[in-house]
Amino acid sequence: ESTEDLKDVIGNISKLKYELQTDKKFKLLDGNDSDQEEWNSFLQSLPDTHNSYFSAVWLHAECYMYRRVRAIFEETATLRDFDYFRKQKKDAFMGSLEAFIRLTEKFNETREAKSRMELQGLFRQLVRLNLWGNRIDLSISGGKIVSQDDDPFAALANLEGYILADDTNAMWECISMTDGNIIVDFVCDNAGYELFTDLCLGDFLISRNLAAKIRFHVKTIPWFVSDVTPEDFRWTLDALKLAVKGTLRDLGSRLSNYMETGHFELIEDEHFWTSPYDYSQMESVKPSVYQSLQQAHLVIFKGDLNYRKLLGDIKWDTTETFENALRGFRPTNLCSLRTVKADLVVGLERGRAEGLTAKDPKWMETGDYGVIQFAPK
Ligand SMILES: O=P(O)(O)OC[C@H]1O[C@](O)(CO)[C@@H](O)[C@@H]1O
Repeated sequence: ESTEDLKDVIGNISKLKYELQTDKKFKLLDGNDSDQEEWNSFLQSLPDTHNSYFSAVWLHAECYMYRRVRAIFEETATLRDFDYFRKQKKDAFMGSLEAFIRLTEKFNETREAKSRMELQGLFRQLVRLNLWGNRIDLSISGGKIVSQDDDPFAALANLEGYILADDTNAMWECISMTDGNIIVDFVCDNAGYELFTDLCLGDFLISRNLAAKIRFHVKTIPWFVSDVTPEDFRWTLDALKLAVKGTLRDLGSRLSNYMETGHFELIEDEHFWTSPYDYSQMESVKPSVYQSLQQAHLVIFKGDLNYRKLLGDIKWDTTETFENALRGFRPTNLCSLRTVKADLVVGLERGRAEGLTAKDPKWMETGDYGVIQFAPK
């Protein structure tokens, strides 16, 4: 039966490709997914001048494409729950095993660190590892397997000059000035190495009593190739628990234990993260998500797509402040850890963007540069 379904899927993907390439008007979605009505009312609200792949806002066009692919699978009898990116995500995870081991061993060595200064130093390193983890992304590589296959620590010093805005200290103040009875949220991006760095940062915050709970918000459907789905999240914890290397197994058990004790929580059924809306629209379109984020003391938005949604995918002056570019979206303290893969960025010093463009006109598409930006409540 699946063979027949696959034939249909391939045919329908060809049709979709044709529709997009020939700039046909966006179609309403069929199917039974619970976000379908929300999507259709969004599509109906688009003006005719911005209602096709090449005329729409890029954020809308790209989200629409991934949502249509999902609809094609959803229509089938046997492949509706199949994750068509799963194999690439697993391969990317496997390709990063050495880096996982180095990272875990290095942090095991620092378990004795207790002073505020020592903790701040570790936090700073973890935030940087987490930022650069966002480079490992299967949508920017067009699905080609990319993994972290070298020593992530060795690379850190050389990457310092590639951080264009750095609010790590403000993030640290925000977390460390509390009594530790706080919730920290990750709005996750990629599975594989990036998710591993999210889990390590979460482990650090819990094990050092800097936070009481970490919540991970993930996508409900396969998204931008490597984005984390609930199955990826669970699979990652299980794979770590079953790893050959003892240090990884210990980490895996600790993380799974956090799930059981409620120190970690997976938020797995929220369709808003795969909607086309930007975050300034969240409070009116999906107040329940906004209210949920308000419970957190800090929300960490991971990656490029989240950054585009924070900024409304608008081509801001690069010297605009991060706070202004959020256009009122401030459910709580928030920050963004993002490598630059799309041509929008704010918070740069005057002349910085021009200098980078003179060196490499495509610097905003490569993921080579990163920003760590924070906005207080
Ligand atoms: O995984 P990330 O960091 O959200 O990156 C996704 C980015 O990849 C692209 O799909 C291709 O570069 C961008 O359009 C998108 O913003």
